[in-house]
Amino acid sequence: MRGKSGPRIGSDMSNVGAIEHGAVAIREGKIVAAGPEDEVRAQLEGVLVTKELDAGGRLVTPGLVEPHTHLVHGGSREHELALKLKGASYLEILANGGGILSTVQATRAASEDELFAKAKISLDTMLLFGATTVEAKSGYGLTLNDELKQLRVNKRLQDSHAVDVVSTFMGAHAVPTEYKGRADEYVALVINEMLPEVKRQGLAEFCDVFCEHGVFTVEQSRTILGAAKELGFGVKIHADEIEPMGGAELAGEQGCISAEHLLAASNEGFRVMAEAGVIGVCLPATSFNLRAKHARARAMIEVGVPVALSTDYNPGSSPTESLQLVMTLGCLNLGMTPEEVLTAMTINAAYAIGRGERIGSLEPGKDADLVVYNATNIAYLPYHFGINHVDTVVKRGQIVVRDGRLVSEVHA
Ligand SMILES: N=CN[C@@H](CCC(=O)O)C(=O)O
Ligand SMILES: [Zn+2]
Repeated sequence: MRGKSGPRIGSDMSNVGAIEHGAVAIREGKIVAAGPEDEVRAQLEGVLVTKELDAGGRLVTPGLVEPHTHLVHGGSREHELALKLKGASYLEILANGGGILSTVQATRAASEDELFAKAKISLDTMLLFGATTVEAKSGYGLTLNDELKQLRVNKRLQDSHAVDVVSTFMGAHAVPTEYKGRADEYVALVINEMLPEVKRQGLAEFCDVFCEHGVFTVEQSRTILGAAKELGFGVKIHADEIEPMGGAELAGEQGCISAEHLLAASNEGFRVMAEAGVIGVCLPATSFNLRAKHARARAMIEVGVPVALSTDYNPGSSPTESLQLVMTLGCLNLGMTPEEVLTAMTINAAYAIGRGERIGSLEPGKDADLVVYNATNIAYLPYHFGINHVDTVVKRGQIVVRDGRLVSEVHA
């Protein structure tokens, strides 16, 4: 895959630069040449090649990038399935102290080591399904100490795991039970105590907020994002997931790097996002699992919003680590082509977490993050759904998954 700088928009999302008999040359974890095999071999003339990995005619893509997960949390919420089947909505469950708030209880009760051990299992699974970089949000602590605990787990994973973890502070994920009816006071806590301390400890690069009916208003979200920007955080927003709130418009106004969900976003919101260059992160596994409507990805692509895709892995609305399932849902439920889906999970996802110049495509100078699949073309992945097609994953030039299994030396 080759390309130009910046996220892909419009018809450029279909242009994945596929090469029939391609090759990638790697030195010290970086790509030094990529293109047709004969051209790459010609460039390497006189260079001692120490190791060759033959993909045997199979599909190779850049390492997949997860731009939106709630990786670190305690507990699970399978009991919500029965409530859902009886007709309870996501916001009703939350308003009754369940949903996010029940995961807050479990996360507060868990030790840092317990959270680390649980998150590591999920990160391993994401890697096995082809993800080489994963964004991870806090937001299940909702006290300064519990938020810091979650963010320290992100850092420990980043320091110890083959997958790169990009950390986002999301203290404004819900109004905690002890602040019920006092949301403005909680917002003040986020702004005056949490954000500065997270910054001081260098535990997050981005700040995210759940702008939604019954959660944080547009005004509260604007205040939080503004304070975060002043401290130097990049900003993100869970926008217009359930109710049309004007979240997409706020994302444009605030210069967010990305806006997430967007199921109920307006055409005007998309226009504003396109103008401001905000990446639209669509989460079709969440729509599937909540039996909700789907984000209008085609309308976004038409108006020039760069679209990215992610699992939204979390214990409530999207308990899956499989980006390959998201490929299928991206095609069948969002109407995206397999090529657009690949762009949305590689280069556009990389830009959605500020890594577009470093990962997300197979170009000289970028990190050598690659996935080899047991498939010969990109359409096969969403077509043959529900299984894992990954054979090999290379992270910064090192083989970390072989024959569909974690390589034990790098996963001690
Ligand atoms: N919508 C808000 N937050 C998460 C869900 C978190 C949860 O249900 O635990 C999301 O992005 O889907
Ligand atoms: Zn989310």
